Amino acid sequence: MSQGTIEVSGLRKRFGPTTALDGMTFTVRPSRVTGFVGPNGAGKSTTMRVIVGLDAPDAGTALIGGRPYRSLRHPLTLVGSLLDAAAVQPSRSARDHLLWLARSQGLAAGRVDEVIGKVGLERVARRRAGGFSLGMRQRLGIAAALLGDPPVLLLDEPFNGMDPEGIVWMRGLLRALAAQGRAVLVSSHLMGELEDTADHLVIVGRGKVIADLGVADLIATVSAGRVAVRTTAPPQAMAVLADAGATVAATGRDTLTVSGLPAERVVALLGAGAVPFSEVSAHRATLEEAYLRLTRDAVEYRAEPAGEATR
Ligand SMILES: Nc1ncnc2c1ncn2[C@@H]1O[C@H](COP(=O)(O)OP(=O)(O)OP(=O)(O)O)[C@@H](O)[C@H]1O
Repeated sequence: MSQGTIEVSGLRKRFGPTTALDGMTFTVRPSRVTGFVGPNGAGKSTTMRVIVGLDAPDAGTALIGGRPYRSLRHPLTLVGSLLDAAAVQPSRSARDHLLWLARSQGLAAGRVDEVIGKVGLERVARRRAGGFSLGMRQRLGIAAALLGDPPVLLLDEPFNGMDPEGIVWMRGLLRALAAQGRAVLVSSHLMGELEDTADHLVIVGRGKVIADLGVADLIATVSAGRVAVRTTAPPQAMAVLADAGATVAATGRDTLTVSGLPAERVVALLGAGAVPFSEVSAHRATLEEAYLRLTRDAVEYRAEPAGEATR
């Protein structure tokens, strides 16, 4: 068992009448960014809180390197977490917050300036954290998570409140942390945030896992057999291709997605029909599109057929 593996198994948790976790089971492995994705209320935060011992499950286990979090002697050197970016003493400076955290965990004070540098907070490190924007608090939260140089990172919605530059920075940081061999679990309710970032996805809904798969596999499955066309004459292109038996959808002002015909045949048909086009290529689905198709299929699969419910 690698020190940097998280194993979540059969977690159940109710809050009064609400079932937050309903048999949540998955494994987070080292050297990759695992996206933990699902709509609001799906149970992502509760799962993360259980992993770090902040909530007790009604049933099931969450182990890090084979052990429960609460049994770890120096938890911050094994697991770094960002669970609530607002949880900072507002009157303290960012640097003092990190120094206090380092001291309380027996970590070298020298790490504080290192992590401040890693998250790009050098210029504001001596300012009161209470005046920080949400994006700056997220950076401070990441700095705290990195203090103990842990092989496992749990980040709950780290993209929240980040500006576009911050999002690009966060993606690069997450990739770098995984490239160093760490297991990185990142939750998000917006799939697009994880584009070019996650290697693996654990997709959840209503307290359990809907899909657990590699991003490359997901994109390949959803993209399979589809061809993207760029043309200044979409109606003509659609007509020519549909006549040849293809299914054609307009995906933008001058772009179409074609299924049912290979790319060479699309080129030949457009050429023969004198339809102008500037690009014909294998379609590559975005993560957002792949997610929507996957969750739509999951919903259709689960839905009771019309008319059956009352019988
Ligand atoms: N302390 C609590 N008391 C009562 N209900 C709770 C508590 N914590 C979570 N819940 C409920 O449990 C369910 C799962 O919530 P959770 O926060 O884990 O979901 P999430 O996937 O993280 O969603 P979000 O993206 O909104 O944070 C929700 O219905 C939520 O209202």
